[in-house]
Amino acid sequence: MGISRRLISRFKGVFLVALSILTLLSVYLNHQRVKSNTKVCVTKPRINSPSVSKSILQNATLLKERDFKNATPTEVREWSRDQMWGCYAPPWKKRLMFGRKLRSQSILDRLDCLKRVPDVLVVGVKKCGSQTLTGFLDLHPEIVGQYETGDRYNQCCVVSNRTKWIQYSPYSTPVEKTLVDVIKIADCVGRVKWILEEINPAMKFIVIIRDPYKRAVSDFKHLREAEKIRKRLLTTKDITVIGEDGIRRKKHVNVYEGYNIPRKFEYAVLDSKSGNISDEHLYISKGIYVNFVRQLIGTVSRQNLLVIDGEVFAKDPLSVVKSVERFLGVTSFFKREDFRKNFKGYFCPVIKERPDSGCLPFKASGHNPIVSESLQTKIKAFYRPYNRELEEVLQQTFKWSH
Ligand SMILES: Nc1ncnc2c1ncn2[C@@H]1O[C@H](COP(=O)(O)OS(=O)(=O)O)[C@@H](OP(=O)(O)O)[C@H]1O
Repeated sequence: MGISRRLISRFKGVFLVALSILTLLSVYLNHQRVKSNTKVCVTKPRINSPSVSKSILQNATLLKERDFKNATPTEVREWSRDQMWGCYAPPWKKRLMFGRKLRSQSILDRLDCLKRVPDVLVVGVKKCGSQTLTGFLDLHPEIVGQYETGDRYNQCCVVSNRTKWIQYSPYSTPVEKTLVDVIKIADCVGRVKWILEEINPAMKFIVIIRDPYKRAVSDFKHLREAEKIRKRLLTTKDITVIGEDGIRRKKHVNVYEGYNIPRKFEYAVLDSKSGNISDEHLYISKGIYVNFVRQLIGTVSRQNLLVIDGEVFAKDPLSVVKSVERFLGVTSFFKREDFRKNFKGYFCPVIKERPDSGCLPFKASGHNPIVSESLQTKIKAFYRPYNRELEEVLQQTFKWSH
């Protein structure tokens, strides 16, 4: 008794200091909690959104007019781990969709993860940004994206079997939209009718196209660099195809079929005899967008078609992903601070909750070829009538069309 009384009197001061520190800490933490709740409630929460918890909604109704003054609007974002990652496990490094792993079977069962028919096809033309856009959109908790690569390469043009389309699709939860980048479809746009009839009559289409002159330069730069780095592998590629008998076989395909890869850009776009711009070259013909867009618009209803300007996407990706969110009817997710410029001047998504977000993995970059003023003018003049036609068909204007 005597010892404990002596101890208390000896450390009385220390006890008092500790007590006051604890009191101050709890007051501070409480203050922080109130502050963060207020921040979440600044925007109008989406009542239907599964991500908005009940307590946030109750707090929101308690807020008064003055609470909105001086407040910067922020998106309501409270996603659970399951909503954020869906059927795929958080990867150990940046991936942007490559090599992702499925979560455990019990989680897949609980989330009702299944392979489902795609809801959206991204109609990309090479080097217009479709792969980049698909990678960005895949970060959205209600979207699961996939490129048409590997054994799925050219699926949209060659696979005429609904079961296989489902088999090739990524796993998704019932609330996620499945989005597939079908870069080849512009070359086989006649298939869209079949896709609507056999795969999904409500399929949405996102077309992304950019200044055709810049596209041609980028296409050439990419192929030149690629050829320099891995000469054999780049012109041909082994893919695995599943035959009608269900057996997987290796198939050798020429990914760059139809392309010539000369040393100079002018040889890639000019007719060798006349010296005129020639649409015999893929670098040129791929930029005549009106050809496939006209067919697409004749088959797909306008409300199921979104056409994106790739130049706008490169400069302001936020405005583009926002318009996609609205087009697909998914919850607003992306924010301005989610996009940062990298050393090449491109925006990369850097999202706190998605440590796998970031710039696209290094692709063959290199330098743009030197193009003389006169050749540039010639190419732009070649595309002008096609671009005007495109604007008329789409009732949409593009800064690069004139
Ligand atoms: N944020 C961001 N990051 C990287 N790249 C961007 C971005 N926004 C637009 N772009 C443009 O996208 C071009 C590559 O097109 P894709 O994504 O369709 O790639 S590919 O055609 O499948 O190779 C790419 O072409 P290059 O500039 O020649 O590399 C860019 O012009």
